[in-house]
Amino acid sequence: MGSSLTESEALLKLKSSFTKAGALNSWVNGSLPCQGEVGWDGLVCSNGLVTDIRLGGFGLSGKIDVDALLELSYLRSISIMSNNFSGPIPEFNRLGSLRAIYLSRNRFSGEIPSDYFANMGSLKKVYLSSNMFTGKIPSSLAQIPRLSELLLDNNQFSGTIPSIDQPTLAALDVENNNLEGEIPSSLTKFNASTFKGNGGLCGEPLGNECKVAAEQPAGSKNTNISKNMIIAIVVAAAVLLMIIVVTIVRSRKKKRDEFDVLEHEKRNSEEHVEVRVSQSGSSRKEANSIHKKGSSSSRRGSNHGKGNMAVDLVVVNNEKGVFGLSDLMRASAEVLGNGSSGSAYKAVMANGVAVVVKRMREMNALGRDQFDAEIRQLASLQHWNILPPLAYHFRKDEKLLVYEYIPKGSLLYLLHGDRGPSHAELNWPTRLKIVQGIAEGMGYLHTELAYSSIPHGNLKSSNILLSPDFDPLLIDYGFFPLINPLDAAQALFAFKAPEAAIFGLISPKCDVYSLGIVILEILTGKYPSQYLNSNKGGTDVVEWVNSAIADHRQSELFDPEIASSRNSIGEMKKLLHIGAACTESDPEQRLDMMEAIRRIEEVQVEGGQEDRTMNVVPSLRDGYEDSFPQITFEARNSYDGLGGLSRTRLESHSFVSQSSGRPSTDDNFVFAIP
Ligand SMILES: Nc1ncnc2c1ncn2[C@@H]1O[C@H](COP(=O)(O)OP(=O)(O)OP(=O)(O)O)[C@@H](O)[C@H]1O
Repeated sequence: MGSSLTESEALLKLKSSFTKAGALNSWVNGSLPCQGEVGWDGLVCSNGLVTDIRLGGFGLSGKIDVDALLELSYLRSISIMSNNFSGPIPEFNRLGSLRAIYLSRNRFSGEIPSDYFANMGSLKKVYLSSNMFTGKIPSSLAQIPRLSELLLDNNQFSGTIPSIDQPTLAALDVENNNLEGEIPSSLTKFNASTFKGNGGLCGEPLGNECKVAAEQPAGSKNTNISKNMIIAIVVAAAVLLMIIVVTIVRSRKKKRDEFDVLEHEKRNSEEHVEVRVSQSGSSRKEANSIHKKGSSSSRRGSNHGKGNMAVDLVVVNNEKGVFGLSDLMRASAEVLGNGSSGSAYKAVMANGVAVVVKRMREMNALGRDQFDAEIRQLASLQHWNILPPLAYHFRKDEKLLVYEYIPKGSLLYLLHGDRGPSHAELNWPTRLKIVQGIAEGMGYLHTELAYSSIPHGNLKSSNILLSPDFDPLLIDYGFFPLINPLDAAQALFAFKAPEAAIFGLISPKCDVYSLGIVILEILTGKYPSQYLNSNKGGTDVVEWVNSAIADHRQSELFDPEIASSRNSIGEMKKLLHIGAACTESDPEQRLDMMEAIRRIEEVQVEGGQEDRTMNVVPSLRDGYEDSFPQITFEARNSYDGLGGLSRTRLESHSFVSQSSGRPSTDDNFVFAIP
């Protein structure tokens, strides 16, 4: 059928294929599906177009009109989890560009054709858990090049597990089916819980040996052995070849001049130094040193669009103007640091604009076009707590990302670095404001990048910059699809969540764990050992906080620099419990992002009331008997940030002693705040 429907017509057609669709009452003619706050429920949009359908738990049943879905050209994922759909698997395989299908917890049944996934080359996540699928696990799953999460548990799949050997596969669950035979060697990295509940399965993860060899007819064992030997020889040869190639490439690379600013470390950062970039594209063999002085504007505009991408910067956000590599090359540069995913340099261009250039080591997961699309998507995000990239440079073996330089630096630096004036300003209200800003930014990312299993992926205090007013700005978000899958665990902090570190299970809850670590870091003022790979140094903030909470020693945990703000202890404790709930080792028990955000938003309101209650008693001593209920009292205003006293006159508000009889100085008072 032709592509003739508008998005809203297509979605209404989809809705009409459902039999129970009461939860979709925002889907009506006359309104637009993607319109900020008032858009239709269950949709994620980008630039006014539907990218993801999220109808989990909407109580839906009936049919799913895939023809209607075909009209949504930008659709990347569909979730209909936890509904009442039944019958055979819908023909989502006609939507070849989907990245994720989430069908878990419905009543789908029957066999899935073995070639069902053959034309779904963009898929990354397949969730079919807790349905009633039967027959073999479709072998075409092995053809999805970048499959990363495959959940088939709690169905009735039978037969052997096909050899799914994509190195990208980070999460797998086939438990509670009727599978049999040997677990393919490519899947032995997963543990027993992945496979349990399948009587006939055997192999290393389950700790039971397969007896297949003994039952094989004579001769087949030899064939297997020789087959294995051939595979081993081929693999060894391939590894050897790779080592040789890598060695040659590395030694050549050393000789070539690259974005070589290392010398700057020895020099004065103010000095004007030459930054050289090797040229890619057609004349890549020769290093191209550009050090001719000239007007930076001479190249302006040349880097816009894809035309000059091979050798120049692609500006994806021109808020700071348009600039090219030549402008960076002539800039005075300074090394900022060398993180787990690359190194960062500050470059001040001739026009005075200061930027940070990040050289990303492990960002080779995508080809040029996909990389371009991903970065543009990240750059299109707009939120006051997000710092989007300005430009990128793409070469096969190196990527550069350019950001606006933020002078105040990172939260990491302010908390643990020098004790300059900005550090002194990190009082409690400022810290709470920072946490709330981080939460807002995370909420935004989890909505806008909801299709990603870890929308931020690298939240830690060095990736939180601070505006002059201490508003947090999140950076290095959304990198998960860009990073080489095998390096992701090393490069991204979200992989430190216990379930990711131990079982390779990644989900948005990994970001919640990272948020929890930042919260505990802000409250305790300690550098978390979780940031270190070596396990040496830092404080295991999760362990420390949990044991102090268990022993009712919470007050000892707070950074001495904020602990003196005694009338805010209630707020701090509240936030501490949120931090602890975000760092729960079991992801099922851990807060989810939206709940964490909601609770963070509430810290101040409830904590504030508590403060006022605590401070009202001393001033009641001055003759409350006469003036009650017209009482003047002093309350420490926890919002002014200075711990100062503010006089408030309580006139007509209700005032209740929590003990019976006359108010006394031992009482707690609860009263309404105007
Ligand atoms: N736009 C920026 N403005 C100011 N400082 C920045 C900016 N971007 C990064 N930085 C700082 O530069 C330093 C080095 O950053 P880099 O990203 O290389 O390391 P990292 O954040 O420690 O680790 P990772 O590579 O995992 O993100 C960090 O302290 C970071 O806070």
